[in-house]
Amino acid sequence: MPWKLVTEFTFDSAHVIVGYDGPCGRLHGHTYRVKMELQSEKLRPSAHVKRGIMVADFKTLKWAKKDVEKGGLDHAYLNDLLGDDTTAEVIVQHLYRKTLERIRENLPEGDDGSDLKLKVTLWETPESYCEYWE
Ligand SMILES: Nc1nc2c(c(=O)[nH]1)N=C([C@H](O)[C@H](O)COP(=O)(O)OP(=O)(O)OP(=O)(O)O)CN2
Ligand SMILES: [Zn+2]
Repeated sequence: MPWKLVTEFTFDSAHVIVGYDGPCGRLHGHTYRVKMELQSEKLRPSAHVKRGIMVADFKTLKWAKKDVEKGGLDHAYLNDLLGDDTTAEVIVQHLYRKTLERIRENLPEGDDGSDLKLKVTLWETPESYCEYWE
């Protein structure tokens, strides 16, 4: 894999882990930190440039930092989007799936993106994080 695109960002959101017997079972918030790592065998065009010079546009990987009213996860109540089980494990899987969807939507015709490998890391607190890849 000759290229690895990496970007990090944060978003602030509230959640409850429904049924959790402890403080996380009460409404509270986190500044979540996200690291996106996308490996690729080749360079591609993006929505903003027609020449094949990018693994993917950084903008495609950073959608979740947008305000929830603009399609991101910032200032969201995560339970409204994901249901009762808003653990780091569930949120990071959601980030992975939605990001891959966006990457695929931006692929040129005839490109199945089979060389792309995405890994997402989500910090719920500065000390605790969860990684997800397939
Ligand atoms: N495997 C998981 N365990 C816990 C999760 C989770 O998503 N996956 N989430 C929580 C809570 O949401 C909590 O807000 C975060 O927990 P924790 O790391 O314990 O945070 P604290 O900073 O409050 O930790 P202390 O060291 O106890 O102060 C819990 N577990
Ligand atoms: Zn929490």
